[in-house]
Amino acid sequence: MTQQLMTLAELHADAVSAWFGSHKVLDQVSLVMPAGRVTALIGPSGCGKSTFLRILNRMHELVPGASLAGEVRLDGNDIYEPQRRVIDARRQIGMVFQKPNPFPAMSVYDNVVAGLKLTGVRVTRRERDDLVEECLTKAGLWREVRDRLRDPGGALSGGQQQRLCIGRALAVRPRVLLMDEPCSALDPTSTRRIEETIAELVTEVTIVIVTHNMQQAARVSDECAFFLAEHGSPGAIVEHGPTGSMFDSPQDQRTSDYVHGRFG
Ligand SMILES: Nc1ncnc2c1ncn2[C@@H]1O[C@H](COP(=O)(O)OP(=O)(O)OP(=O)(O)O)[C@@H](O)[C@H]1O
Repeated sequence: MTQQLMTLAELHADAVSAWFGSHKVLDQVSLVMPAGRVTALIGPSGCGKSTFLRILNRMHELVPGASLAGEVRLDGNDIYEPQRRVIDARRQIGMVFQKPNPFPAMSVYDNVVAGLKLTGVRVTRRERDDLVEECLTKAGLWREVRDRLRDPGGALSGGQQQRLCIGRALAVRPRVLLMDEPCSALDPTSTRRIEETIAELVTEVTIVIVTHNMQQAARVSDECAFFLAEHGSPGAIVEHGPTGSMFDSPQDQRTSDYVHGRFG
């Protein structure tokens, strides 16, 4: 696979609403997630952050009874257009989950290239070797595992497994990486390592991260969107903007209360 020089991509959600059965959980959420930036989604439990994230790469529709309205555009192209294949959206917009989920019995090497087959990308052996090194380097894991490439993915530490999952996500060359609380199962050192990796990756992939950790949002993100579902109403964005302003001079009292730990 030749190195593709991709421009950075902007992701744009427009009036996104979501339901599980008849239960509406998101109402008219619009958000621009700028190219080459880290956007953090923050807010109390149950306000719809993960649902919104899963709508951004067409995973919400995997849940039986789930539905949605609105548009999601990647560089202007609606990922929900009927003629677009679901797999294309998921290849271009990758996801890293809360709990590291490498294939535990599969080798570190095979974990990285696992997504290629699924997305129909064919590569030579030599290209595969180069790709594994490149993606593990970008994920900040290469130096730790270059002599353990044949070990099972499940033999790595939790933090290493999460970086392996980042490497696996990068191997199909996504334009956006979605991260759903990627550090919540990790110790502080591994968390710091992932945060460094995020800072390095954002020069080539747009990142959207859900986090409950306000210090983390402040450290890693350029922009923040504060979600809230008040009094049983569906989740909506109260306020969004540059992270510095959201923390230092929020416009809405509820944002101020949340980012300063007064509720949630
Ligand atoms: N598979 C599902 N089936 C039915 N309802 C669901 C499902 N997943 C989420 N919900 C509901 O949708 C709402 C939003 O949930 P979601 O997980 O998106 O919130 P969240 O802000 O990410 O929460 P948390 O921070 O706790 O992960 C909640 O009321 C939740 O109970």
